[in-house]
Amino acid sequence: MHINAIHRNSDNSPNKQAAPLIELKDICVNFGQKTALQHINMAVYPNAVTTIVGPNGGGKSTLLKVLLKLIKPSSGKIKYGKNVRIGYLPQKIHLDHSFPITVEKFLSLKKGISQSDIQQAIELLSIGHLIKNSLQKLSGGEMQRVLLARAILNKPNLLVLDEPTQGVDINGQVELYQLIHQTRKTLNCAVLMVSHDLHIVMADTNNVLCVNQHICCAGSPETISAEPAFIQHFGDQFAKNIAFYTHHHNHRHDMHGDVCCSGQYQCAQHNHHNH
Ligand SMILES: Nc1ncnc2c1ncn2[C@@H]1O[C@H](COP(=O)(O)OP(=O)(O)OP(=O)(O)O)[C@@H](O)[C@H]1O
Repeated sequence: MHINAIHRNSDNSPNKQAAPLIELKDICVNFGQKTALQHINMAVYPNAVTTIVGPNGGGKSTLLKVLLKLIKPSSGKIKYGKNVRIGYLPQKIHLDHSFPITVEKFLSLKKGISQSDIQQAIELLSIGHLIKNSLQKLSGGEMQRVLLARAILNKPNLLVLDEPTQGVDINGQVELYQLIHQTRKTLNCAVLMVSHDLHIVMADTNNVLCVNQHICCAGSPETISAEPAFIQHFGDQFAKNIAFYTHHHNHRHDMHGDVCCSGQYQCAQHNHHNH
């Protein structure tokens, strides 16, 4: 069975006026004899936060790369909406350690970006104190913030993040997701991310997409945790965790997908006793 994952904004309620930013139609990817993705149908809508989960080697990064047109699918179609601007934070970057480069220089390498855009990204990601530092000497958390700053230089309306907290310690992870949340609100953009940090991201996710070569299930965090296909693929405990993390942040999202009454990012002091 192939599941179609159509992602809506605002608390998963369909917004029929919003045209999708990107649609994938019946996408298959083979690497030689190896099948990475089969019959993927999905759409990403403005302002929606979509989290892709799935086992290692399940095709999550490949799916992002197809969507970004970095990998040509073996079959299927990709349709871009009008004026789609994408910011991408890849899973890995390769640094040349024989050519030290400062953060400031690194951010200025992107073509067609104004000084004020660079300044805004530096402020949004709170990396002003790092700009004279060598990129090669940054900590894991500092590096991810710089890469996120680079990803938003073009003021994207879709931010694509592939495991954004790679190499970041637990305190840094919460901080980084807070920055992502704040950045999304400031730019008013959609987020499509691969993440294993369910305990942090689920409360702020509109849609979960479970990928294991095909889309085995898709929907809101609350509904997905009860899906037999999800439990079969990811195990009972994983599903219970999703239910737990969403239940404990039982809030609503406004029309832009923002948390409008409470949320772990916005309100550390939030009182959970009432729900
Ligand atoms: N360029 C490539 N050439 C050959 N095989 C590839 C290539 N890229 C990915 N694969 C294979 O395709 C499958 C899916 O890989 P992918 O990186 O998309 O998985 P993933 O879900 O992102 O995994 P992880 O969670 O471990 O990062 C894997 O078996 C991987 O080895």
